[in-house]
Amino acid sequence: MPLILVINPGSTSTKVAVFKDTVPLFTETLRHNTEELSKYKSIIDQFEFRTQAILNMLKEKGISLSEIDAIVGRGGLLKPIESGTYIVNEKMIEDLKKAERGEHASNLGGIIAYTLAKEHNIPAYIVDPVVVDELEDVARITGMPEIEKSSIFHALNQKAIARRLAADLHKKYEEVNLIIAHLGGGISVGAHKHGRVVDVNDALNGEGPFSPERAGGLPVLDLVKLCYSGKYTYQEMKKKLIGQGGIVAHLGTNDVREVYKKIEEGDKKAELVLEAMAYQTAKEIGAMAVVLKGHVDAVGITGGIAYNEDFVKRISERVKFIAPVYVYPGEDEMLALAQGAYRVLSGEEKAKMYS
Ligand SMILES: Nc1ncnc2c1ncn2[C@@H]1O[C@H](COP(=O)(O)OP(=O)(O)OP(=O)(O)O)[C@@H](O)[C@H]1O
Ligand SMILES: CCCC(=O)O
Repeated sequence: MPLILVINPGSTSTKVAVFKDTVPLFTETLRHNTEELSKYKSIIDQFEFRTQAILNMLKEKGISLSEIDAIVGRGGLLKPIESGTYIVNEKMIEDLKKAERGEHASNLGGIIAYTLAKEHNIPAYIVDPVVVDELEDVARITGMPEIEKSSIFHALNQKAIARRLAADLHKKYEEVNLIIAHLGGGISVGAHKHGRVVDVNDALNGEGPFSPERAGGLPVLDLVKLCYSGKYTYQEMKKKLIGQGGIVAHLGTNDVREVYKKIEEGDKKAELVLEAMAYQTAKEIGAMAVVLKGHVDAVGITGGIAYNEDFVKRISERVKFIAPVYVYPGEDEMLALAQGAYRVLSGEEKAKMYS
């Protein structure tokens, strides 16, 4: 029964778990406050700090790395790749360090897993990174030939929830058509056609609904004008789109629970902005129903915001005509990572090679 160490770096935390097969022994969330993280210029620079935090926690738990059989990390902004479990190799590390497709906390998942695994001569894996790309060709074309649409989304959680929803329908994932909406700091809505995400909004680079921290799709010429207004640098504009856009730009908080407090206190602007986020998310679900030509077995809603019944209701009342709506609050990422590694360790699946 292999012991699997799971590492999932997020923007403000690193989640760490140890699984025996696919049974969790423990999961810990190591929170990193803004002050700690602001010391580092880039995400890659946080490597030592986050690795040490993981090692300290394992020591406290009385777990030695020599007992671990494999390490699996959440994968980052690599080249577009198909879904699955990948062995972490030198080429992947090189690409994660270069961060040519962007900086993302999950870039550290593969790097930390690889470094610790190498010291102990055990394998390191990543599973369903944010760049999983199963788009149909027609979905890639934009109206500007220089710009091709990318598939960047919550692939790990969307795939895990889609499999769970298919099981709840007593079907295999490959037999059903599902629309999955992940509502987190970013929002992604994917059309899962017989086990492949054939279309999804690029949740990082500004497509689809706005979210607690991201601006989402915008009227493009107005955006171009703002870029050339002389008021903002490239880095400042980027922040307005990713990190400081969406709910936080309108209301000064990225926490949807805080938004609900404002609404309870009678804040009408907060109510309108929240309703707009639900409206845009529902509209994206509608678009994915069209991608699937109306053949939709179910809509799944997941992510942190899905804990809020009122928000889910605001979406469901607009989309329930499409298909039954199932709700899976939070995320299944740690289990999905452990399961991905276990499928390879048990011989059920062969690890894919990144090149
Ligand atoms: N019980 C709750 N009710 C309403 N909103 C909640 C609740 N719990 C968390 N949230 C909201 O969920 C959002 C964060 O979701 P989640 O934890 O899935 O995001 P993340 O992991 O930081 O980012 P991402 O999912 O985009 O990778 C925040 O806006 C937070 O306020
Ligand atoms: C879009 C990929 C996951 C995230 O950062 O929200």
